[in-house]
Amino acid sequence: MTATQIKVAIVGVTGYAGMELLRLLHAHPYVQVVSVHQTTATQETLDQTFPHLQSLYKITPTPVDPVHIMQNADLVFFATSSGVTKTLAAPFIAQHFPVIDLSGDFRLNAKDYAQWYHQPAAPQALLDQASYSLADFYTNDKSYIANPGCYATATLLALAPLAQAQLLDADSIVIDAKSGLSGAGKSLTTASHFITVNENMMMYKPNQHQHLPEIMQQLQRWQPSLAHIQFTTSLLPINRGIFVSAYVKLKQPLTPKAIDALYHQTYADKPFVRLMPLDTFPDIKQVVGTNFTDIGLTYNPITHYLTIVSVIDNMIKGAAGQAIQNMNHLYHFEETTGLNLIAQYA
Ligand SMILES: NC(=O)C1=CN([C@@H]2O[C@H](COP(=O)(O)OP(=O)(O)OC[C@H]3O[C@@H](n4cnc5c(N)ncnc54)[C@H](OP(=O)(O)O)[C@@H]3O)[C@@H](O)[C@H]2O)C=CC1
Ligand SMILES: CC(=O)N[C@@H](CCC(=O)OP(=O)(O)O)C(=O)O
Repeated sequence: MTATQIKVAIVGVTGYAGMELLRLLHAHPYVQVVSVHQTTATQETLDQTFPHLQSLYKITPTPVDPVHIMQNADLVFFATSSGVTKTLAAPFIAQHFPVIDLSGDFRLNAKDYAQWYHQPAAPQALLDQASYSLADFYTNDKSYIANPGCYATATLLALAPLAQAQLLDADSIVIDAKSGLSGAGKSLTTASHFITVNENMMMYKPNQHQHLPEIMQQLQRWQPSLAHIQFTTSLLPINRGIFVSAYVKLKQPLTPKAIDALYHQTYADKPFVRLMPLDTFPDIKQVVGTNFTDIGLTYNPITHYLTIVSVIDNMIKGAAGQAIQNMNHLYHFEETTGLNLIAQYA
């Protein structure tokens, strides 16, 4: 059966994640990008502003007009900064128009959002219409999809097999996550200057990161007895990639082979999760440019800690790629459509 072609709009196309969506959707056989949007009006076509798009996208970005988008497209992606969709989503939600939102605005309940994003949340009536969708465990039944955050994706996929089997020891979950600079978006800050980031590494937002409640929310859906995790984030001097080291104890003793088997069982039918042989670990470069999450683990029989490493490309699996994976599910396309990517080796 040939899948129908769908028409999509991208809001936030001039940002890092929006531009990555445009790049990946260009190769998607069932998608046509019909409009792109940025904050302000411009006379320039996309390929005039962005030379790498020369001859590919002679389309002019416009400010968001929900009526126009809904008349011309079948689906809209929002790759906008946090705080934008909570004010722009209402007309789309009122019409049950499909939205995939890459921002954090619809991932959390109102109380957690206000606490962790330091701004008021979207109205409850709108939040009720959104579904958080970790694409590898897609169960969404709503037209508004809240695409997961980058750190949350890598962390949740590292812990999913154990949490789903109720095996995590609640008091011993330590997550040390590191990201490349593209995760911070295109706006320049003192912390993102080349001189500050290059040949350097720094921890930021320890115990304060907005993905902490997002991770807890999903972990508790799998293993309700969990109450807290220790979560830190650091900046790496690379463009793309997330490296998560998770250190956990289990509620009951399992042999390394049994743990490995559990991971294989959980991810047997998940095309975007790849497992390393036991006691070996993935590196960031093997997933950069792809929608894969690569996971490795090892067990320490002295401390009884299990170390799990997971790596993703923050721009693809952590944002645009996962959004397309969610779109593929929503439209019943093959999950991997448009996402058959191999990392650059050298
Ligand atoms: N970068 C990453 O690795 C990841 C990002 N995300 C999330 O995805 C979203 C986008 O991230 P990123 O691309 O890094 O951010 P950027 O800061 O690079 O881009 C933000 C984009 O949003 C646009 N925008 C802001 N306000 C409006 C508005 N009112 N109307 C239309 N467009 C608007 C900006 O347009 P303009 O050109 O006019 O400024 C810009 O294109 C964020 O919510 C981020 O948290 C999630 C996972 C990973
Ligand atoms: C390196 C870096 O700065 N990363 C960003 C990730 C932001 C993000 O993805 O924001 P959402 O909350 O919308 O998911 C950060 O740590 O805040």
